Amino acid sequence: MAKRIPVIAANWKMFKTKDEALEFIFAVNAAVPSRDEVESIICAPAILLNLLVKREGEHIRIGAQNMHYADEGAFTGENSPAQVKTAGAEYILIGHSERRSLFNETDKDVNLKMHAAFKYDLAPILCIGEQLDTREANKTKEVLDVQLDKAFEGVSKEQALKTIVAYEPVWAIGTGKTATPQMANDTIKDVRAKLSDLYGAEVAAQVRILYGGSVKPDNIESLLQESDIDGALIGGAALDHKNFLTFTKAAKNK
Ligand SMILES: O=C(CO)COP(=O)(O)O
Repeated sequence: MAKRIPVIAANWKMFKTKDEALEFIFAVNAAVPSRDEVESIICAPAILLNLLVKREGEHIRIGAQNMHYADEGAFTGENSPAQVKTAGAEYILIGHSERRSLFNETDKDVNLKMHAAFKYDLAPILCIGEQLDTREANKTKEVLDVQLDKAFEGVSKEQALKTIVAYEPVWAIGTGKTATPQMANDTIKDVRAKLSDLYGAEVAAQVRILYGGSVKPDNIESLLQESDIDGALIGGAALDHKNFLTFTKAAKNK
């Protein structure tokens, strides 16, 4: 079985002006590991995509953070899949917990966006995660299984293989609370088991599954040492280009 190439994805959320984005990309372009060693991705606000795509170095990849699932239409303020694609993005974050909780995105929306991503040849980074009360009630697997069932409804094996899953416990996002590496790995193993139920063991063994939630330079190595954690989706700490490079180097050594 081919090795799973590690992924480091920065989620810039609603941070960085044009000048700050340029400073970042010029700082990391030549310094990240090669694409066949690590997939180094910047998920940027839509308005910065084109700027970054024009300047991305050979080993950097650009993703968007959200899109509408419709081909086009009267949806003021939204971006279509074709707009994201033709801006040059290769990846799309789908179902981030901030989209789910602050913008009322449902599992159905997530599924429609998955299909829109495949239609426009964008690789989905599908975000799933549980709330604190779910974890405390020992219902994490149950909740994640439902999120996965719904997100992957109607998705083929070939499409599933193009998907990156990001497990982000909601209680660990931006809080400074990280799941312990072992806790994250155990949950990610459950996610892989669910993918195996849906698509078979061979597909499940190839899908990259990331951890996200208060990843920092001082915990990235211990997280990546775990068997099933294939990389990280990082918010706050990845706004700093030096940290981003630290994360990509840690992934190269996985
Ligand atoms: O939401 C996240 C990445 O998508 C995680 O954010 P933090 O790394 O800031 O906790």
